[in-house]
Amino acid sequence: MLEVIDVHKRYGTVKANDGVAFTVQPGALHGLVGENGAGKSTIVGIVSGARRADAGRIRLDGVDLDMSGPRDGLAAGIGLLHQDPMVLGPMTVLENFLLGSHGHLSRAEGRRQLAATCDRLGFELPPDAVARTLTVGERQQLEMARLLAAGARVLILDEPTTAISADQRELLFAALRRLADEEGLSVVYVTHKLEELAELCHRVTVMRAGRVVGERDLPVSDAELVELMFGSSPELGEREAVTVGAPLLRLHGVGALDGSTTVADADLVVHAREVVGLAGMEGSGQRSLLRLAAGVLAAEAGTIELADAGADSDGLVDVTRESPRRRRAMGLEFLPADRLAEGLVPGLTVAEHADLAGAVPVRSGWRRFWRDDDAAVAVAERAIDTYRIKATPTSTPEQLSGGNQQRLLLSLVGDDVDVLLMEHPTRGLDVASAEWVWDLLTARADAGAGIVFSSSDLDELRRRADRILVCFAGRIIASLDAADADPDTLGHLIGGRE
Ligand SMILES: Nc1ncnc2c1ncn2[C@@H]1O[C@H](COP(=O)(O)OP(=O)(O)OP(=O)(O)O)[C@@H](O)[C@H]1O
Repeated sequence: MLEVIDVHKRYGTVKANDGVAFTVQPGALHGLVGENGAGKSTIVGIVSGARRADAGRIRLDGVDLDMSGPRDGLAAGIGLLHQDPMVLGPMTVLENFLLGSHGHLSRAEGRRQLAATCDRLGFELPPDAVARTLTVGERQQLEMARLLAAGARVLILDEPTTAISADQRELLFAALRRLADEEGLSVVYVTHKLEELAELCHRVTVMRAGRVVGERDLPVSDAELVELMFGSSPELGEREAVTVGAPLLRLHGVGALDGSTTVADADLVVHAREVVGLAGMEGSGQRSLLRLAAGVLAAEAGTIELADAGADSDGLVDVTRESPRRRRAMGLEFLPADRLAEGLVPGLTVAEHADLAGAVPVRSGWRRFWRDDDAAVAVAERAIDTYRIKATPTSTPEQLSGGNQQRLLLSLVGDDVDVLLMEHPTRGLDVASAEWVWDLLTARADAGAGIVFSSSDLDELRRRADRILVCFAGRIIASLDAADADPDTLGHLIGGRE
């Protein structure tokens, strides 16, 4: 049994954990939910030994644990599976697996153990494959195998299904059920997806503002959970039919090579007031299409056009060879999924981000050569207020929770943006924040912007887009009116079946 007892953790003035306490029984599939910034990652970090609590205790089977790093956590039997699996790309599956044993296993013994662990989990991992060639889902399986072989009796998963396919999710859930039911392993499952909670877990702990605000045996209605999480229920919006305006962005016959994805013959038009959703499995081309449109990836064939005041009859000009910066100046903005690696700059403050994004007015005369820190702080304060970011002007992005990083990114998008390209706009966001983001995006579309977004959430695609384009193997294989796109048809198309 895992006991979390009165855990406190402060970051400056923020009480990330403020007396957190809950118990996880052996063999339990235990959910942990709560709004963005509620303190979930902090508490699972502390439970696994990756972060140190200011006060409180973690007990496993009646014994107090004294941990000063994740290795101590795993030695005590607690394994944390990271959202981005920690796998070394150039090494093989087997070598990665052996790393966890700290030299205690021979290669032959490691090979046997890897096979046995995969068997136990229902995974198929080729031991001699180079880890770099694995999908995110397979890397996750490898890390899970390593944690279990190292003796984890409690397995903690922090939003594990964000970047894996539907089939891999089924495999993961089957493995977790088997571990819990047959081996009495305890699973702590952190998620924002209430349908996953209902599907997998027996019991749930709900956190808000650093505290546990409720515990329930499942099933529980979504309405009750949402009420617990937020103290009120956000209204869920639906996209209404719109009359679109002039074309703002057009891709015609575009082709490119993007890592292992070959994009071919891509045709895509986005009009004013239109929201276009891109569906598809990871690596099917959605990511490349957005990068091609933004100019971050160069097109090897075809043309890309953007609306421009000085253009001829159809209002579009060829930007195929234009830089991302030039396209941005023409009113196009791209927000990538990996907020910390590509969207924001770790180490720079919120105020410096505002400055970098060009949101701070430039002074006149010789003073323009100096940064105007006061003005940047004032702009940052306004953004924090408008976008309800849990941060101060001096916070850096790595100190913010996932949801607040996305708010910060959105706050940097100028008012004059005509075409907004977004990758997984609500990935990692809680229900209320996701709703809030879509209110904002819909308002932009209503005001005349065109939006293209990719998502792995079929519900999000159906509810938010006007039109859904399905990508498969680098091609756009279908274009559907979102109102007519039922989940089964969409699921089939995404899998490459007609
Ligand atoms: N390293 C850090 N430095 C400063 N503040 C931090 C740090 N890590 C977390 N925080 C703050 O602690 C609070 C709790 O964050 P935590 O990441 O635990 O929330 P969460 O529930 O996991 O959120 P999300 O669902 O958005 O991932 C947030 O206000 C966050 O800004």
